[in-house]
Amino acid sequence: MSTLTVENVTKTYGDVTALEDVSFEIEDEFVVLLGESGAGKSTLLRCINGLTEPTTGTVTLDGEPLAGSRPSVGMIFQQHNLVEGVSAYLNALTGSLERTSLLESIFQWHDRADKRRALEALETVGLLDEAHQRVSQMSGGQQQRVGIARALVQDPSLVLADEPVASLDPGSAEDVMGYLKKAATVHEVTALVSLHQVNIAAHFGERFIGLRDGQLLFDVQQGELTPALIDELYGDVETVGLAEYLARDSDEPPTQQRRRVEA
Ligand SMILES: Nc1ncnc2c1ncn2[C@@H]1O[C@H](COP(=O)(O)OP(=O)(O)OP(=O)(O)O)[C@@H](O)[C@H]1O
Repeated sequence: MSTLTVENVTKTYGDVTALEDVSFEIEDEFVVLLGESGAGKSTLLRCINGLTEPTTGTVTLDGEPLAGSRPSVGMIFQQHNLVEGVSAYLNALTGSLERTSLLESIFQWHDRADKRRALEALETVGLLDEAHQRVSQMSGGQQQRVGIARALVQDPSLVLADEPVASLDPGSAEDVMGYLKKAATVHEVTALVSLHQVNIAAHFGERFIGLRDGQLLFDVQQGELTPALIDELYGDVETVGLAEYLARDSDEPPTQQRRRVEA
């Protein structure tokens, strides 16, 4: 059980207010962060994982300030930042680097527990049979699953993902999100995932936090995400099939993403 608490976080860059007085608490949930480009999603995730400091406000995990190198926070990026020339297994194993000295890692002296954890993580994301395949020979979706495995090997209590499926086709995006959700469930980690594909978000999210112009517009549970809220978040865009999906008139997640409403 891990609780992430974001309290009154404001972040400014010169004249730009990227986040304004954002507060919420997450405990053992799979939470999706929604918002238009520039709404502040990346800034919020960066404030949580320590890549940037809030101008004011605090971020704590289980009551402790999130400081230092934060091995308790696993991060998954849109670009997976994998070492392409080596195997999925070795990439997953680098997730244990926080616990391994530089010398140990250079000589790949990982202990057996790390090695087992890497294989277990690859199994969680359905890549055990491909463990020794080079990442450069894998599809974008498979590479992103290796990125998820690497985050799991870190043994985090919180996983943050910044647009993890933005560069994938809709089928692969669904696939990767399915594995990410499974990983969070199996490893009992709290997850905060930013997405711009509303339909995928609606399919996988247990709770939804909407940011607009750096402010928290809504914080709702599954079943409370309505087309009206989405309209408020995105303004001039329409989501094809989303209304039917949210109303559960259709079991099929909408395949098309948002489209601009013609003027
Ligand atoms: N390092 C920075 N310096 C100056 N301004 C920044 C910096 N990082 C972000 N911003 C600004 O802060 C605001 C929020 O940006 P952020 O990247 O957090 O939004 P986002 O919702 O993640 O958008 P996207 O989906 O396009 O990544 C934007 O106006 C952006 O231009």
